[in-house]
Amino acid sequence: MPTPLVVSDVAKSFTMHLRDGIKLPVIASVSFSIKAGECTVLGGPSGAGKSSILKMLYGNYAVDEGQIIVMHDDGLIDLATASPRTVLAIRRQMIGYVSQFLRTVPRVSALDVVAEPLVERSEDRESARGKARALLAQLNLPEKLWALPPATFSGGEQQRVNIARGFITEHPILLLDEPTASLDARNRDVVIELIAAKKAAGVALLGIFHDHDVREAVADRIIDVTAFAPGKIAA
Ligand SMILES: Nc1ncnc2c1ncn2[C@@H]1O[C@H](COP(=O)(O)OP(=O)(O)OP(=O)(O)O)[C@@H](O)[C@H]1O
Repeated sequence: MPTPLVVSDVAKSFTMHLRDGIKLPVIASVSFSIKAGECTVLGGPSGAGKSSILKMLYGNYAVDEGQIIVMHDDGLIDLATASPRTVLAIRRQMIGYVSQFLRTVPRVSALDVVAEPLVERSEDRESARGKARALLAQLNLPEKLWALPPATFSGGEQQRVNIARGFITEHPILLLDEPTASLDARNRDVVIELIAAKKAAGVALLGIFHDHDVREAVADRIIDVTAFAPGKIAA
């Protein structure tokens, strides 16, 4: 599966319904593919549309035009027009997503927040917790926090729980939205190691990294999103 995801001529604008329906075009003619075993990075200044692209690829934002072709169940599916049920199946099997912030669930321990994606995929709970412990230890989350719900954790602690939760599965495609934004240098290095391990396992990664050193360490290719500014003729 060398190219599990191809984006073709995608455009996105936002309609501001509370502002007389003003239409805000964000990106147009977005075309690229990502490859197994590589980390592709979306680059460009703030507001260029990087997060919007990731959110369309995960099915969180609707797509105005174009196709997002994903390998799924030995066939090809256009995520841009797929039914919500198919989008959920693709998320379960094909596409993982690490957002910038953890959505905390009351009363669920950090360990179970991390183990949950595996348990949902029918993995035995104890085996899932074993993998969760290994990841939380690798990410230097103090063991005394593992049994606590992450709601009261610091920003960096919550981000590490979120990273562990995103990296615990074996999705062939992994989307990363600034996974290192709140981390110190030591834990940024751990994330660089985790990304290298995913690449070695043949995962196709697509990420946004504002930290220059992290970007340099992980990127096989940088796509400049300003090339997709609306009104710009794609090269
Ligand atoms: N849900 C939304 N509703 C309205 N406008 C939006 C929405 N999401 C994004 N935008 C607008 O789309 C443009 C691109 O935003 P996006 O978050 O994709 O940029 P970005 O390149 O990821 O920026 P940053 O690096 O600052 O995170 C911005 O002008 C933003 O205001």
